[in-house]
Amino acid sequence: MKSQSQEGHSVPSKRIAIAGLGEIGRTVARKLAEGLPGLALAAVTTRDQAKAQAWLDREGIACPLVALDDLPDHADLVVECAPAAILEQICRPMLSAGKQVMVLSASALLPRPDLIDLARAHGGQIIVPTGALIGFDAVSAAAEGTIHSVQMVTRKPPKGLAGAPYLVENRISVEGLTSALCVFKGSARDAAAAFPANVNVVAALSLAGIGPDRTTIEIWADPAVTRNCHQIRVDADSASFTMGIENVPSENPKTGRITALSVIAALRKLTSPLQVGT
Ligand SMILES: NC(=O)C1=CN([C@@H]2O[C@H](COP(=O)(O)OP(=O)(O)OC[C@H]3O[C@@H](n4cnc5c(N)ncnc54)[C@H](OP(=O)(O)O)[C@@H]3O)[C@@H](O)[C@H]2O)C=CC1
Ligand SMILES: O=C([O-])CC(=O)C(=O)O
Repeated sequence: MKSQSQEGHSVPSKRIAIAGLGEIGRTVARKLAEGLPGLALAAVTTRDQAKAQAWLDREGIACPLVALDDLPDHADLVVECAPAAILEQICRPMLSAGKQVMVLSASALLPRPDLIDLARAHGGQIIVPTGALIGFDAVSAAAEGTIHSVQMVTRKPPKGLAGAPYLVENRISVEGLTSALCVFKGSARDAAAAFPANVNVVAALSLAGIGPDRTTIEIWADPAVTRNCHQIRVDADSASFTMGIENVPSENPKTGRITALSVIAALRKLTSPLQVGT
């Protein structure tokens, strides 16, 4: 696979595979198929092959469907946008081969620091994009100095939290709420385990800043909001700042529309002659 450099030379494209053809995967696949400079959609891996093939055919995208273990043969970078439960299966073969994985299921990364060790040992790389959050540029910069605290408050429409393991185990119902209910207060590490598909954002934030044990979060099920709302307060020796984002949910109510766009922006940066932001 080749693409054209600015001088008109033919250069090999970076081969991108997508693991998980759901809300995020489809948007990213479409964009790669339309064309992103220096990048080529090389493979897709998914659970339901027939459904994935039918979607690719409808979109007019020609791309092989491959098994998880075969990803390193097909790709230089895999965008992981699959259920958290299979993060390890996606990362291990790629990182052992010294390749890159862009991880969306950040909650599943927190209990697996060995994957970072694996990347280090083989010259691979894990990239966690800003995803559905905001301000990792400022948080990363502040982390080069001393950050005293990072606090986050998340408010989601109840259906954006329904089914989370913590709610099920503790028999907390978010159905029919008439006012906001605080369903969780604690560390990013505990939140990621309790809400693995709902607050990847705080897991990623903790990795950018002061880690999963010192980053704190409150999670509210709020029938008055229609968006996934995240407020962050950072206090550091270089700056104090507060940031907020109100994400329009996608067809998957747990996932904000901006998440796939963040992945596309992060992919574009990989080969761009101009990079803006930390
Ligand atoms: N970091 C961040 O800011 C954010 C992270 N996320 C996380 O990103 C991930 C993807 O989110 P989203 O796209 O909304 O999720 P979706 O549920 O829409 O899509 C997930 C896809 O993974 C596929 N899948 C299931 N099992 C496997 C398997 N064994 N191998 C390969 N693919 C499989 C499913 O395919 P099938 O249809 O065949 O079952 C499904 O299409 C989730 O973990 C989510 O929590 C989401 C939002 C923000
Ligand atoms: O972090 C997540 O998993 C999703 C999220 O909060 C959002 O899309 O706003």
